[in-house]
Amino acid sequence: MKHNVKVNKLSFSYNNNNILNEVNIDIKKGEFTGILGPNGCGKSTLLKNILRYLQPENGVIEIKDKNIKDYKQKDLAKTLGFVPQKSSLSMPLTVEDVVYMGRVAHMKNSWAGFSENDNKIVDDVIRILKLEKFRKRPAFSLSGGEFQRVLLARALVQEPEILLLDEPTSALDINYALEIMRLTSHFVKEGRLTGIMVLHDLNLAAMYCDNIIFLKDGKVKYTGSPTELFTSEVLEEIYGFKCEIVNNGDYPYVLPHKL
Ligand SMILES: Nc1ncnc2c1ncn2[C@@H]1O[C@H](COP(=O)(O)OP(=O)(O)OP(=O)(O)O)[C@@H](O)[C@H]1O
Repeated sequence: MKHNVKVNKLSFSYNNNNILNEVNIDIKKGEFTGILGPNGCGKSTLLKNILRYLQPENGVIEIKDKNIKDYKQKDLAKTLGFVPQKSSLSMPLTVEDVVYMGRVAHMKNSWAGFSENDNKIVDDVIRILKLEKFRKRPAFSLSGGEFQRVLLARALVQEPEILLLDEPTSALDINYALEIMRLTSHFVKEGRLTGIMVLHDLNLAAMYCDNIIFLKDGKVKYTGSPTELFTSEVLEEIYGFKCEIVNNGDYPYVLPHKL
C-alpha cells in the first residue's frame, strides 16, 4: 500500500461559503506531514473532513485505499487517532480515565471491561509520556501543556495507524512543544504511525516534518520537503512576509524580517 490518506478533489463549504476547493492530497504510510498555511485557510476543516466529522460537498477521501464513507465507525476509530487543539472536560475524570478512553474502540463489548493488554498499553504510554505522577489527578487540574500530553496519550493508546493533530503545540512552552514534536516523530520513525499535523510554527515543522502541505485560498499551493519549500519566495507568497532562510544543518531555519 502506497498511501494512507488520499484526498481527491475535495471541496467543502460552510453555508455556501467555500473553504476547500478541489483539494488533492496523498500522504504515504510512515510519513510525518505538516499542514501549514495562513489563519482561516481551512487546515482544521480539512482535518475534520479526513476524520469524517464533516461531510465533503464533493470529492473522495480514501483511508488505506478504502473510501471513508465505507468505514464502520469502530473501524475508523481504530484507524484514525486525533489530538485536538483545545479540549475541555465536563466530567470529573482522572488522567488515567481520560487515557483509557482511547482503548474503548478496541473493547470487544462494553461488558468485557479492559483487558490485560489494554492495561499494558496504557501503562506503557503513560510511562513514555512521563505522566505517571499525574495518573490519579483530576484531568481538569492539569496545566494546558500537561493536559495536551494527556490528549496525546489518549490518542496513542488507541494504537491508530494514522494520527491527526490540530495545532497541538500552540499553547505549549518550547520544551513541551519540542517534546510533542519529538514524540510524534519518534512514533512515526518507529513505524507505528503516519503523522498529520496542522501547525503554525515553521521552524518546528522544518525540524520534524518529512513533508509539508501549504494550503491557501482553498487550494493546496505546494507540497514537498521543508528544504524544498522553505524559501523566502514561497513563504512570501503564502504568508506575505519577508524572511531569510538559514541552513541549520539538516533543515532550513526561517528568520523573519522585523516589520
Ligand atoms: N462551523 C463553522 N461555520 C462557519 N464557518 C466556519 C466554521 N468553522 C470554520 N469556519 C470558517 O472557515 C474558515 C476556515 O476555518 P479553519 O478553522 O478550517 O481554518 P484554519 O486554517 O484551521 O485556521 P487557523 O489557522 O486560524 O486555526 C474560516 O474562515 C472560519 O471562520
